[in-house]
Amino acid sequence: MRKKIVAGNWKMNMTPKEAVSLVCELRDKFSNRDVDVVFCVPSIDIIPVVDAVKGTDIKVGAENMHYEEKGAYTGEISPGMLKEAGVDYVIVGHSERRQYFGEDDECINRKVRKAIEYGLTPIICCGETIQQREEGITLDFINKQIDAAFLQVSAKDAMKCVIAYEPIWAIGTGRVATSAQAQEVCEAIRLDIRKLYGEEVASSIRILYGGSVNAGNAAELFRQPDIDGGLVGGASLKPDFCEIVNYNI
Ligand SMILES: O=C[C@H](O)COP(=O)(O)O
Repeated sequence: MRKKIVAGNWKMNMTPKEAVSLVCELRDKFSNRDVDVVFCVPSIDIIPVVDAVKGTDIKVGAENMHYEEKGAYTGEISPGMLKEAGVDYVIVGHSERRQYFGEDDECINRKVRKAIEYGLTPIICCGETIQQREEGITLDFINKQIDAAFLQVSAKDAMKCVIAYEPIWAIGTGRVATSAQAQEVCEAIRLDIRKLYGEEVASSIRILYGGSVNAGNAAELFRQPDIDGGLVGGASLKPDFCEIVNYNI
């Protein structure tokens, strides 16, 4: 039985003071023991948020990291810095990183491998555009993204990863995928992982859905057999995030 994960992705929101205030408001309201809760926060918020969740089961994630360990990469943050700051998860390959910062499959694969090397759990994002969906090439495209992200990743390491299926047309638009659409793609991802690594990895790897998840649609999405939780953007910045985590209570 795979434990669900609900990860918030704050994106470029929340100053350190706002971050601590939100975490303090929410941290005692997650009453669902069957869900791992993760706050993926901007780099500057990591240290205060790690401090604010001390003594709880909540984990902290980064929204990005470099695949190099150190050096002349102005403005970047390294896996070692994240680890030492108390981070457990890192989002890799979010569509906004692909679109606005030119991250390609090779860069994403390097980040996945480096995160694993540092004991960070990558949340590997994939997702199609509306054009790709309309052309009927969604599953092929997603499989290509997944195959590229897992290049040179062993079965033992793949098992530790989390995948997030986020259709680009559903991100921040209020247009959530239907549970059938989300399930279809998450099932296809699991089949692809089965082809790459076999049954044990396929049945244990956690696959999340992201894209306009809110307190009203989470339960239906999370009931799907291949959806193991959510990567939540906008709704993770408000008390709705607790309702999403407590979706079946
Ligand atoms: O990483 C989160 C996704 O981009 C979803 O964002 P959203 O929930 O605001 O649509």
